[in-house]
Amino acid sequence: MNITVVKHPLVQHKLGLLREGDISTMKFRQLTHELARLLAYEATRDFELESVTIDGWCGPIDIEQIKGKKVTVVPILRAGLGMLDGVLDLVPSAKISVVGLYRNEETLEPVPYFDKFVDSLDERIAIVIDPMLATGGSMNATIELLKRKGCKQIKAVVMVAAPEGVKAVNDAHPDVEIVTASLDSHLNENGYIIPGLGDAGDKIFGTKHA
Ligand SMILES: O=P(O)(O)OC[C@H]1O[C@H](OP(=O)(O)OP(=O)(O)O)[C@H](O)[C@@H]1O
Ligand SMILES: O=c1cc[nH]c(=O)[nH]1
Ligand SMILES: [Mg+2]
Repeated sequence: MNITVVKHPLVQHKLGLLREGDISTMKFRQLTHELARLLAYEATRDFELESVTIDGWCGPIDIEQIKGKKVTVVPILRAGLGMLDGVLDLVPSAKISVVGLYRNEETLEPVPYFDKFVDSLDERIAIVIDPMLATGGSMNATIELLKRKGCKQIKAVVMVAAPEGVKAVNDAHPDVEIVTASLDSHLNENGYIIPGLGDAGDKIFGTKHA
């Protein structure tokens, strides 16, 4: 399976706090931001470095720099927006592509309603962000859009993944690494991740009802 579950204590601690049943919008949003930053740190661990010589304070010095890597961060609307600033904290020069999808509540199929991609996708690594990987339908639809536009290097960064979604993404796109804070137990009959976080979009945007 092409998945990395980040076991760092800070990641696990923040994920645990996110699972609180009656968490406030403010706290959920803040923790999502912090967790996204930590997951982005892990997702960028294999970026290649190259040695360059710069003028240091005491003369020329060889330093390491990330090798010509262009990045596009791809939030899946809405909930992915909650992770965007955390990822940009670490990759501030990244360009942003946006994919709008919602999941039909009956069929669980992704319904596309918006997309806007940056140019030169064939030269970029795409970091797709969405708090929840449930059936995998939304992530696979996004990966397919990116590949159709020529993108060759894609990572999926999610806070919580269900085994069903991981299998769906791994089967369709074995080249795409999934980076997550947790591989949870299963999906319930409504396609929600158990134990999961509930509806992440509603919790980030404050649209949750009871
Ligand atoms: O793996 P899947 O089965 O496709 O489910 C996961 C998707 O569902 C949620 O979005 P939702 O449809 O609730 O939209 P929202 O972000 O606008 O709330 C979530 O943020 C993912 O995008
Ligand atoms: O558990 C889930 C599944 C889909 N979307 C969510 O926000 N949560
Ligand atoms: Mg939602």
